[in-house]
Amino acid sequence: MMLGAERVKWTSGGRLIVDEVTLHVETGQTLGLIGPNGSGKSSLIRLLAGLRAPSGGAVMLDGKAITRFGRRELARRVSVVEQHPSTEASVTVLDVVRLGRTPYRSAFSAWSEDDEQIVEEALAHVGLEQHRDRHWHTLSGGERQRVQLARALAQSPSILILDEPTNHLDIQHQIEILRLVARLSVTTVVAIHDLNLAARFCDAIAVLEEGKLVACGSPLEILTQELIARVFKVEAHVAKSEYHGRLHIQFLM
Ligand SMILES: Nc1ncnc2c1ncn2[C@@H]1O[C@H](COP(=O)(O)OP(=O)(O)OP(=O)(O)O)[C@@H](O)[C@H]1O
Repeated sequence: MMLGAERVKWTSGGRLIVDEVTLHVETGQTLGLIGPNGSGKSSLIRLLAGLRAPSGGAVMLDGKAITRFGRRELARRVSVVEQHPSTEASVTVLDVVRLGRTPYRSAFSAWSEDDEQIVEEALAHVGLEQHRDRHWHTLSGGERQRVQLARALAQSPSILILDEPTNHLDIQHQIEILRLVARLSVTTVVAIHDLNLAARFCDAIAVLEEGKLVACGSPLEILTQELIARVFKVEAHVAKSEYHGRLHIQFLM
């Protein structure tokens, strides 16, 4: 399934926050969205997920504007994990992950074995099988993030949109979660701050600066010392890692 943005704009309070962004995500690829604080990553993520309508331009899903999909129809195709999901304190891990199956069920349909299996697989993917009966309010920040990812996976999407999915995770879980996302055949857009994780796990990188897309391409093309200095204002040394063959960035400040 093809996801694209065509000259997408979003304004709020008279301010242009996303400024005519055009990009296309190849089917099955993982696109990393990087940029300094306030550059518009979360705003663009919400537009790409269809959570918000653009002020200009269009987000296209397989050639159709995303705003023309019904909610249920869209939820069967696109799942999203936002930075600060609102979740009721009293629900359990299993309740949250089961919510992922909502777009496939009607008021009269019983919970099926397929639903159960998909939920179990999603829990296993994020390593939370043992925590299924825990209540949301007892979970750590990292556990909540993994539950939300499991809920998004249980939605069986063609497109997965993630806003900083690793910011509460320890290094083991950061790597495991991004490796999982990169290996899925699902088309993924992930807003991410850690440039080394972006270099290692993304097929393509899009760079935002003050709401504008300033670069887009393979990590090798995009993550240059010059771009890091210009956009992030940090001097860096960039080289291919002899351990995993992807770029490794050392910051020199
Ligand atoms: N609803 C809103 N109304 C007005 N301004 C907003 C709104 N949402 C975001 N902004 C502003 O738009 C800019 C981009 O915000 P956004 O959260 O998209 O950036 P970001 O790149 O995700 O930032 P960060 O890396 O800090 O998470 C910021 O200056 C922010 O204050």
